[in-house]
Amino acid sequence: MSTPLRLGTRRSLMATTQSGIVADRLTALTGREVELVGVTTFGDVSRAHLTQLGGTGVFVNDLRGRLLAGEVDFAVHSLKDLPTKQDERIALAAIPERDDPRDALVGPVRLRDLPAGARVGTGSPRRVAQLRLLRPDLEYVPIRGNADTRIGKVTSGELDAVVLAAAGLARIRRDGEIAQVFEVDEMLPAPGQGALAVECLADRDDLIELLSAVDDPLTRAAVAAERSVLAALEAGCAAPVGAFASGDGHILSLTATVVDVDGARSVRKSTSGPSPAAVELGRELAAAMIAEGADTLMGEQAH
Ligand SMILES: NCc1[nH]cc(CCC(=O)O)c1CC(=O)O
Repeated sequence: MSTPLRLGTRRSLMATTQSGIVADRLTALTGREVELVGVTTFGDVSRAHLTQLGGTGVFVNDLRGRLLAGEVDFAVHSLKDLPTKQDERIALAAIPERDDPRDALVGPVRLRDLPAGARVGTGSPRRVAQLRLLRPDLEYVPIRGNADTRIGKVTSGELDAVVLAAAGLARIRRDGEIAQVFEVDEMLPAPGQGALAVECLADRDDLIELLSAVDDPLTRAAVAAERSVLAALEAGCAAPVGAFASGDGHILSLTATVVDVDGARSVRKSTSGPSPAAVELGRELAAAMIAEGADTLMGEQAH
């Protein structure tokens, strides 16, 4: 009998749900028991100052600290919240099969049926920029807080609609309130959206081997290409960069966009190539986008 593995998780519903899903899948595939260890991160107690603290990276860093301190054996993050530069002491041991990568509108009607001047909430420059291309006549309101808080602003009438990730809405069981799921060609998701990252210490070879049971190579290749675009553009998670890749294990198709926040100008390019070259594919696409002025579009937003 081996001791249960300790999975460090934030206490929010979204975090405990995604941690629970990975824990159950790991146990089913390997027979190894997993125990969830609830962690209150600095980002959870100082939510009001999250932007000053560097956005969602603060949650990731706090859980990584628990790994380094030996308090937990592994952690599960929303992959899109990971910084593009990996901490060398930490291994990305598995990337499970991705959930729905798309963005979704929560509100009474679809985007095209909202009346002119309707107020749509989103804190993401990427979403605002792409929404402006679709509906320049609406008002986009920056909002913060967890998904429940954001949806609450629609229920209370403060906003007409909000845009959130479909995968996150499903994890907190609020997907019943979705009026529209955007197709990726009208609204490119954030790199890695809908995917999870399973991390442990880089020197724990046996654990990395065990965790690889929940790895999905197709998702790993797709996400590697998407994140490579972001890294090559030297953009952070708040940048107006969308990227989506999918493939069959042999050929990967990748589309990426950079939109200026006014929604007035954008650069968008697609490519495809062999899956094992996912990182190069993303880097080359980013270089082609920069040649068309993508870096000037990002301006001050990029960092
Ligand atoms: N930045 C916050 C965040 N990180 C992951 C998700 C949703 C789940 C996912 O994309 O995997 C969300 C909320 C959102 O963007 O609506």
